[in-house]
Amino acid sequence: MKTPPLQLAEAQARLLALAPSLSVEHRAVAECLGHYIATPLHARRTQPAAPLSAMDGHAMRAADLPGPWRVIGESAAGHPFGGTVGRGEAVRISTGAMLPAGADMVLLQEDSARDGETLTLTGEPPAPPGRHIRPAGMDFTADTTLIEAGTRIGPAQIALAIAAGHSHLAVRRPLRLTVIDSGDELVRPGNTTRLHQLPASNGPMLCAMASALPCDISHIGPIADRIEDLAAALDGAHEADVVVTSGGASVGDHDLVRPALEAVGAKIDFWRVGIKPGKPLLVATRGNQVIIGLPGNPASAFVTAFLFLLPLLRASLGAASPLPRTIPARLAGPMGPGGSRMEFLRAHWDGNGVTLDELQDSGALSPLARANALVVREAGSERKEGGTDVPIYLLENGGIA
Ligand SMILES: Nc1nc2c(c(=O)[nH]1)N[C@H]1C(S)=C(S)[C@@H](COP(=O)(O)OP(=O)(O)OC[C@H]3O[C@@H](n4cnc5c(N)ncnc54)[C@H](O)[C@@H]3O)O[C@H]1N2
Ligand code: MOO
Repeated sequence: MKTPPLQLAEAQARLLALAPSLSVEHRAVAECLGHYIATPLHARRTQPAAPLSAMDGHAMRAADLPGPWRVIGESAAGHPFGGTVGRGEAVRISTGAMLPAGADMVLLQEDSARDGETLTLTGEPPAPPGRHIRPAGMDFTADTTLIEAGTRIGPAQIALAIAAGHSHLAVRRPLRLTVIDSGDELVRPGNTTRLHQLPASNGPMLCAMASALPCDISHIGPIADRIEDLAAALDGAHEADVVVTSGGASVGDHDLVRPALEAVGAKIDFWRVGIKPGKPLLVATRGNQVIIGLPGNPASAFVTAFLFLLPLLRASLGAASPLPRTIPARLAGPMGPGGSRMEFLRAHWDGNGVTLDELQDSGALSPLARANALVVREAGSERKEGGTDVPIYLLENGGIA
């Protein structure tokens, strides 16, 4: 199968079109952190339900300025004043308390003096008079759409959904993700390594990248470079929605992912993308299951997980915008010309400029751990001087989705 590599956008579109669709379930709001809401969220109530005071002071009629007033009662948060404020009357009011009927102004405590039941103006009245009043529906009104379908649920969305009167939200069921490490040179993390060996670090890295998404993750391996062993691992993962392997995706005699996929009846959708690192990326399907074969080099595995695996997981989980987005950033120094593939250079952005790491070998992990950004260098692009804007992907939280 020697077709030319796909371009990034085409490969991403092909992969996302395969995203397994997961059933929708209803989950307690507080347990929805990191999920994507499956249906638009409508407000079940109006907030504030009634006009509230935004400050501590006294409520009265603006028409009665400049006072004085006679204080006839109190409105505290959770304890509204039962009566109506009439001419020359005021009600003591606290922040968050309901504005009493008849009142249309809150005079700050600092701008008044109280002597028994008598209140006098000592400072400036509010301008306009309703300045310290939060009108009913200021935040939202019943039946309006508050959150669009496909939005990620974060702390603010949890608070908003609860404030809007919801106890449960419609979200996709957790995605079953199986991560497989394979290679004869790999040993379990923490075990002794001989000269020809190294610890299997890709699997734990990939699990960590997916950890903030609602996924049930199982990690298999490291397993040996044998078609039967890899096929057995793939068979064992038949219930997963998405399976991800790393290594063995290239053209060497021991690159067994493709034959193993064929052995378990998976259908290869595409292989190879014109990106660096990450060219040997492979995508296959088995029924509704999507299998992604990432290249083994650690930086290649990271970059392809960032550009392909995480978007696939987000799309399956119902994200409206599953792909990462670039932002422009100023190069701190010059950047050489682009090569034959689109590149994703490990870099550090300090909030002002972006500096490329000197070590860009896809086998190196230390630059990845130093990086908080990937600089995009287009294939065939010209050398760029320091001060030029380039597109970067920010690796927020180290690349966790
Ligand atoms: N003749 C060619 N050789 C290579 C090509 C090519 O087009 N022609 N492509 C190169 C590119 S680009 C990449 S990327 C690598 C990727 O190859 P594989 O996906 O087959 O990966 P492996 O060869 O199995 O491993 C590469 C490297 O990564 C280490 N590795 C693998 N798995 C893990 C793991 N779970 N944890 C940590 N490290 C891992 C492995 O030990 C190797 O050092 O192929 C080029 N070759
Ligand atoms: O494209 Mo590979 O991923 O150079 O290392």
